[in-house]
Amino acid sequence: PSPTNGTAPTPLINYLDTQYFGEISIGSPAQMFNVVFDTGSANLWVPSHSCSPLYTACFTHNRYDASISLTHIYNGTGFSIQYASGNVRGFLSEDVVVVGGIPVVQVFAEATALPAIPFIFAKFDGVLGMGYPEAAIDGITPVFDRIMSQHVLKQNVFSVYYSRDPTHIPGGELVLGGTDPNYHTGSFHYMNTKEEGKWEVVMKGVSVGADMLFCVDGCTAVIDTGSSYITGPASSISILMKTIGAVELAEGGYTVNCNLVKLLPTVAFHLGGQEYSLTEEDYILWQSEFGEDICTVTFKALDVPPPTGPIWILGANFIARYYTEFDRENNRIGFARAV
Ligand SMILES: CCN(C(=O)c1cnc(C)nc1NCc1ccco1)[C@H]1CCCNC1
Repeated sequence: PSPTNGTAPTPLINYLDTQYFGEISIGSPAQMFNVVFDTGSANLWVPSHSCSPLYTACFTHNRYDASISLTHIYNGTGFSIQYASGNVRGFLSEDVVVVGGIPVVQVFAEATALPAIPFIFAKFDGVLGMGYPEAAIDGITPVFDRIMSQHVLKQNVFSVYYSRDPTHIPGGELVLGGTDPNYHTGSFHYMNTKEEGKWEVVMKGVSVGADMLFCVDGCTAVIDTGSSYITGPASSISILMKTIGAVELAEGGYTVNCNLVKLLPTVAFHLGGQEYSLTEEDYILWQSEFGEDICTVTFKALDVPPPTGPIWILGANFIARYYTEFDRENNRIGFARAV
């Protein structure tokens, strides 16, 4: 459906409150893919038909087949994007990509090497970067920039709603060109991005209960719609976990005794002129497995080396509580209470 009032919504699927993704099409006839709309990166990649099925992560996901698309344009330039656990490698192609009903001719990457970790756990096929052009690998114009240059959007903004309850339908919503009043209450509070080209802001502190314990001299917060959790410097996270009585599991995750969850303190992030607080309901993932309850803390330690770091990354569990508007017109980010 072409955008009626200059906004284009895309419903998202919520997988266990940790993965949120929506459908796009590439090529003619349309080949459908589930992608994460990721403000932490700026390229579009999907698995390639020429990805060897020896890559389990390719075998188990939808793959783009250039040979059957009438609108495919050959490119062939090499591509590699780095993730914490490995690189996605492939080559560039160009084709018609449809996002929220809006078609764009887009250069994207066909992934021919997809690391099993983490992508065998992905319920999505690929990633659609919603970051700035400055962050795009190979200098490729990102999808949202291509859409903005068509002047079909009422405003050059996009907004993200992530539901907190996996059974809620839809599990989330991306709106291109505006916000969706059905999913936020109260007014938006805005803060300017820290520097041109990144969806990150200056954070003025992180408090646990009444005490500001971390980032007391200011630090950087990346608002990353493609990350499941909140990450902070390992030193801060370990103090936070001790403070809330969490114990570290083997693979680096933390859990708390489910009986004590209701006693856990509020954690607040001081951004712009506001304190954005998360209660235990927002930062504890309560899972019942084989009859026993496991309460995972959705904060993870991640040390990002200078000059980029040290940083905090505010991911899905933050966005699920605070509806987020990403404003390219004014290079600012707005938060409102999510419904
Ligand atoms: C998409 C790659 N990302 C993940 O953190 C990630 C990895 N692997 C799996 C299986 N899922 C991921 N994210 C799920 C998700 C969807 C929406 C919210 O979180 C990050 C990498 C850094 C840039 N930002 C994105």
